[in-house]
Amino acid sequence: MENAQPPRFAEGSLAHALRDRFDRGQRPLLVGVAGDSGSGKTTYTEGIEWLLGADLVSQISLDGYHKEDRATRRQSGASPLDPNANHLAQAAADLAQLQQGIAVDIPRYDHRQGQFLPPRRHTPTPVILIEGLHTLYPEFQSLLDFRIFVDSDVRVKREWKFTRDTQERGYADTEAESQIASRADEFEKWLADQQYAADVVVRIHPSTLGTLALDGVEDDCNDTCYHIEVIVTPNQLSQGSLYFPVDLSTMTRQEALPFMLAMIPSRFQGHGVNVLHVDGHMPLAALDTLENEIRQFIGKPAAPATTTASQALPPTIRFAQMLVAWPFLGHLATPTNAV
Ligand SMILES: Nc1ncnc2c1ncn2[C@@H]1O[C@H](COP(=O)(O)OP(=O)(O)O)[C@@H](O)[C@H]1O
Ligand SMILES: O=C(COP(=O)(O)O)[C@H](O)[C@H](O)COP(=O)(O)O
Repeated sequence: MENAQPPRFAEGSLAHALRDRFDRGQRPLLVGVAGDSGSGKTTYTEGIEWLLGADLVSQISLDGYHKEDRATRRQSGASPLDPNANHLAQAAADLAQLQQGIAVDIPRYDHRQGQFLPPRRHTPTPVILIEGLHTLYPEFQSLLDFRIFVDSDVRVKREWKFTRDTQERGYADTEAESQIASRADEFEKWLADQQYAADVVVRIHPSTLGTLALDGVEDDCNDTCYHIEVIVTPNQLSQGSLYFPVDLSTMTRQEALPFMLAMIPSRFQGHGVNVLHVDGHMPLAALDTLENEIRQFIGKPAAPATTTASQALPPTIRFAQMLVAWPFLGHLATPTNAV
């Protein structure tokens, strides 16, 4: 039987550089994604994984480090948002092993049943994404190469968490409601400050395009669109170009859909940042082009024309995934950084 060959990437591409440095014995790169429950951490982590591919990226959820399962929590009243309700020191020790390239048994939590699963051996990959409520806590800082904080508006989180927890996690409506209510203060107390340790902060609000309409709104977009802000610290380095083509001729057609893209240099925590704002319906053709541009930048073949798992997602989610992945990919590709 032939030995399976590792996939080949275009010489000089980002994917090639990531694979090559890892195969030469360099340590994996660790990326932390933190934020509240239902804010979109898993969705954006999966976006990076989809773009780079499973041969370069693997994922870990810190939910396996909760001290109690759902039934025990119902008795104790403990909240998973409380750092003391989690084995964070054990998580940091496990990540330190992975960072040294050593395989580790990672504890797991099954949200469908609300119970722990047997640990699974995690073999390091060139990039490891770590997603969780406390991923940007001080115990993880020195281990992380890049940090993302997802900060969704309370109205957005409420809608996403309620739908997911009742449809996929078996929560009754009343319990889902009371959990969301009791967690609002806990988020401010235990999770929100992690954004100040992040390289990129992603904020998601309900669409604000309705406020720009003249007398009366044709399509206020509120149910299907989001206003996404991506806050990044600007750098001086050239990363090549990335095109987002918009067909201006569609703007004068009767069936034109609301859409806005803006870049606003701003101040955040006392330093200069660039804030990218996106709102409205993403033109599908532009989305496909952007995705293929990013894949070309990485050194991966264009996405197949047939419907893939990612392409089956609603356009707003696909676009948000790319907006979150892009600053990280750009960071990797800058000469002063790890690759
Ligand atoms: N940009 C988005 N647009 C629409 N729905 C989204 C978006 N991001 C996340 N969601 C939805 O919100 C729910 C919660 O997202 P998830 O990634 O599971 O959050 P977390 O991992 O932070 O708990 C999911 O059902 C997901 O489909
Ligand atoms: O706060 C979270 C984090 O998960 P996520 O960020 O994916 O929402 C969950 O409530 C706990 O992990 C417990 O899970 P469950 O509520 O399923 O018992």
